[in-house]
Amino acid sequence: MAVERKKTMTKEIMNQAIVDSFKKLNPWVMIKNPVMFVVEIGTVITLLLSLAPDLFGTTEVGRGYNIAVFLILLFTLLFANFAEALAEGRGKAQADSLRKTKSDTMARLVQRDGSYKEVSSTSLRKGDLVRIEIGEIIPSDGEIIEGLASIDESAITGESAPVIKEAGGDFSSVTGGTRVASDFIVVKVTTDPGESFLDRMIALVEGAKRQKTPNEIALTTLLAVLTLIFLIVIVTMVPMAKYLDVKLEISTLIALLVCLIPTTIGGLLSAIGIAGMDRVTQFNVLAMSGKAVEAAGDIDTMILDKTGTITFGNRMASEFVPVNGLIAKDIIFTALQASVKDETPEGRSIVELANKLGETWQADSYQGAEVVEFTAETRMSGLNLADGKQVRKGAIDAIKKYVAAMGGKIPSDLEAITNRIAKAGGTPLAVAVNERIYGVIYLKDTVKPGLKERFAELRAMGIKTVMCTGDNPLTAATIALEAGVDEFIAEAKPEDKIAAIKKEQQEGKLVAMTGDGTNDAPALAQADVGLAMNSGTMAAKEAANMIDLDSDPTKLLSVISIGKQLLITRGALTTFSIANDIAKYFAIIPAMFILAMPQLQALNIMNLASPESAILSALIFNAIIIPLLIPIAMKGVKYRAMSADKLLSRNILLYGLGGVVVPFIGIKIIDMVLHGLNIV
Ligand SMILES: Nc1ncnc2c1ncn2[C@@H]1O[C@H](COP(=O)(O)OP(=O)(O)OP(=O)(O)O)[C@@H](O)[C@H]1O
Ligand SMILES: [K+]
Ligand SMILES: [Mg+2]
Repeated sequence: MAVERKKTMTKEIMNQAIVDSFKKLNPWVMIKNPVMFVVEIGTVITLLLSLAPDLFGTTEVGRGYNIAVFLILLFTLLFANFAEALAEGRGKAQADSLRKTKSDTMARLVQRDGSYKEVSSTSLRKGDLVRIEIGEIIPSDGEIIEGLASIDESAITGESAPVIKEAGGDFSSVTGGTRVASDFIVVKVTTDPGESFLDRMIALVEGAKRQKTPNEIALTTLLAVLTLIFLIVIVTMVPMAKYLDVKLEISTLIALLVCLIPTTIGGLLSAIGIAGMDRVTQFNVLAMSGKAVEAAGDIDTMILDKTGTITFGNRMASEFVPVNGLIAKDIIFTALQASVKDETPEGRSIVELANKLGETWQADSYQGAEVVEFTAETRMSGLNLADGKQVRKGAIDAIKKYVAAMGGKIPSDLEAITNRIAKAGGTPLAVAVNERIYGVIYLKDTVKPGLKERFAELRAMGIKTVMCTGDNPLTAATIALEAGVDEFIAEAKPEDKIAAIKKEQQEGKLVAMTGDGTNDAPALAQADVGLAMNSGTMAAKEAANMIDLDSDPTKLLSVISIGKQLLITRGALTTFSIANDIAKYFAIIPAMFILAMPQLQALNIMNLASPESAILSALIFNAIIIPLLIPIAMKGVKYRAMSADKLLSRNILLYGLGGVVVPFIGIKIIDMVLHGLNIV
């Protein structure tokens, strides 16, 4: 991961946040947060009262008191704005450094006649072909259509080891802003200017398009309703006080209102959400929305693609096995015929191995042949030769059906051969010419390390893992065991992956899907949380609502924790914020009415120095609790893997009880300080 990304709060971010706290005082910005908007109106009124104390009728309080209330309210606003600005800070800094990557580069446009023309990268459009040589920056997102190169993606992923990208298959997509570290490639541009992966990434980390999540909207509404209720209560106090012949000062009423409305959570709410998204980014995961992150917190089932997700996906031919009565040469030659025109990494590795074993095939011998490209639907590929021969290779069950349809027989030892390969976790591909099966190709792949432990953690959280693969059941079973997933679905076509997700969703479960291939794209879109591997195709990355830049499917585990933590943090701070009111009643109500009703002295359990000191102390506590809680809002409350019930009761105890007790102590201390300094 990039060093830059790990950097926590720098001085620049702090300074910028202070400046932004003032900018965010703009009422048009503030109105999106109803609780703090009410505080802002109160701030303006107390400012006017500071300038002209008699503005709303005669008053008994001095100008100094009004100024004090005004200043504390102003700081309440600034503290809340600071929390939000600070949460935004790291993302903004990261966006700035990404923007530098985006600087305009020259591109070598391939023209119709095959010649090159130097153009600016900003003029590239979908469908343009560009050639990129060693050392050059890739000018736009695209698919490699020619060549194989190692690509330095550190500008985007922070990972310094270059990755191999090649035409065909699931590793053909390249991202604008990354660099070709070896060889050359020809790329077909897939995005228009302004819509590139880097553009989207900048908007994401910057939070430019941040939308409130449904959960956040619900909480904001609740807080607005609470604010309205307190507003009504305070307004009805005015005639009541008149009846009791108590003089209530406007600034005191405003102070009471601000103390009682949920300013703590109101001030920290957006910071909690932004910081949560930022934490996801620190894990090198790009989440398109906060909604997706929160959904991750509630996931029940996780569906994973095998090749390229659970395994590294560089399936390589390692052996050719002839069936009954045939010699090695037959199977090697037919496998080669079936693969010469197959541009997938699997196809190329077959050609390579056949060449290494001394088998070649002249280009002109497939004159007039028709290429049958691999699709996830047919799970076969091959050639229809000019002489009528149909050469195919593919998944065992697909080839079996294919030859059976032509009236062919299944060799008696096919099963034993495929079982041996599958039991070793390899992918067997059968090779056939017309109705005759010649043998099996052994494709080898490697399971990514460390998966078992992390899937065990998911299991402990009650999350079921299901591997969904186009491969045969035996290979699937072996890899499933090795990776430690709970269940697997084999011989799955793209629509089977969607069906598996829909089935879970119909049972009321929230489903996450991880995948890398174009054939995974519909399933990634269907899932509640779709996590695409950055190594995968553009189609997968576009369909998903999260992208893991490190291409690690178990990264979902971190996102799940962050999602849960987000929801818990909001709940905890809301509880704390509302519980705070109890102490404030005890501080302010006696202070307001004590002259008219000396019996209220019984409520003055905090024994505060004077009515004015009581009100100002409560208001000061109300303001400084916001910056004091910023660390919790930013880091999130500690999340431990325990049952939801246990977690809830623990948090209610901690933040509910704490919310009642802490302000009693805090207000008393502030009162003592104010009194000790002779301020009131
Ligand atoms: N180039 C190819 N030519 C012929 N058959 C192939 C080729 N590549 C893969 N296959 C066969 O098709 C099956 C499904 O292909 P693919 O790997 O794309 O599916 P998938 O659903 O993404 O599954 P996976 O979990 O393995 O990624 C493979 O298991 C293999 O048997
Ligand atoms: K409050
Ligand atoms: Mg796949």
